[in-house]
Amino acid sequence: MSGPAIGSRLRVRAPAKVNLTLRILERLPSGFHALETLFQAIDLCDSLEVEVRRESGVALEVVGADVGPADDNLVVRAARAWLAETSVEWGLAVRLTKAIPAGAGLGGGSSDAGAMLRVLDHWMPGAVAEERRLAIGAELGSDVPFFTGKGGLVLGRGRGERMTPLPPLPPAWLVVGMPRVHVATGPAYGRLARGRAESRGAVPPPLFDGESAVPRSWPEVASLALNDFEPVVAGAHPPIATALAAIRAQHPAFALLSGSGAAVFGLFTDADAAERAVGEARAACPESRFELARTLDRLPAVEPAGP
Ligand SMILES: C[C@@](CO)(OP(=O)(O)O)[C@H](O)COP(=O)(O)OP(=O)(O)OC[C@H]1O[C@@H](n2ccc(N)nc2=O)[C@H](O)[C@@H]1O
Ligand SMILES: Nc1ncnc2c1ncn2[C@@H]1O[C@H](COP(=O)(O)OP(=O)(O)O)[C@@H](O)[C@H]1O
Repeated sequence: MSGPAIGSRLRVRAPAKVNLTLRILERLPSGFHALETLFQAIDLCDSLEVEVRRESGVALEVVGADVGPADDNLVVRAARAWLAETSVEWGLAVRLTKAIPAGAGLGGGSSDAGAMLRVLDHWMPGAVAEERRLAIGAELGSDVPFFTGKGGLVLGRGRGERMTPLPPLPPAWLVVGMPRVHVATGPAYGRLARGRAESRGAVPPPLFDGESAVPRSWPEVASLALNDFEPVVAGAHPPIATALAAIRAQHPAFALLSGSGAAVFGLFTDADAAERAVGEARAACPESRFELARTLDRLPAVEPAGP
């Protein structure tokens, strides 16, 4: 199978996501929960530079954060899974620059894995069929299929892997708050399920019933915006509640926890208001990190890496 020349290099930015809505539905026979979520990509990005080398195997250098051993890194696992499906004999050297905090509900690791799969497909289009790439992604994590696609706004169902790409909404700005606490995803699902069992609360219905119900404007999103994790996660971690309150005090269109946290965000339809809000949130809540971000209509394209 022919492929790129030894020494070929590509670069891609791997964006974070926020969940504009996140509804946790019933527990599936697999033990995982079905969910319904609106993923939105934002321009807070890691970046990946990948070089084809003669020696087989995947070498990884991580800059900017310690995200654990290379063998466990989602980039390496994604690359190995793709290589295992092909008969290519070359290897890869990857430089990953982290800006998205790990394990924050912003999907950074999942995005890095999706970016890796997009780079490999750019070099050898279709060498691993799209369906199989999505399956590799889903095995690595529920958010990875979103990051192997194209769209910036996607409705995810199932574990997140059944995706409906949606037309982009008008540009918007986000104040993203990153409290310095770690929320483990498994226990967060457990706490939510126990809370529902104790209150004998019914599993809530999905928010979107068919595509006609999908929001076409930010006020429509604001009227639906919710995250089922927010009460249990913000309740258990006061720094998250404090960061959310600091953002809400700036009157965003809406503000939410992202994923299972700890990151939170407020969405603004006005750039100046968002810029003022990020300054105010930093002043009011110096113990958390706050960054300004923008919505992305599409995932960033794979491009040649410079010399
Ligand atoms: C909450 C979400 C929403 O987008 O995002 P993040 O907070 O990670 O960004 C995802 O569902 C995160 O899915 P994923 O990244 O696959 O979760 P993992 O850490 O692999 O799962 C840890 C544990 O959480 C539980 N789990 C996870 C996903 C799911 N749909 N149902 C579950 O019950 C399972 O017990 C699993 O063993
Ligand atoms: N490339 C990577 N970047 C960040 N974390 C990674 C990466 N590869 C593996 N991990 C592991 O995956 C976990 C979840 O990462 P991430 O996708 O950033 O968070 P979340 O699922 O909360 O959005 C991290 O705690 C880390 O141990």
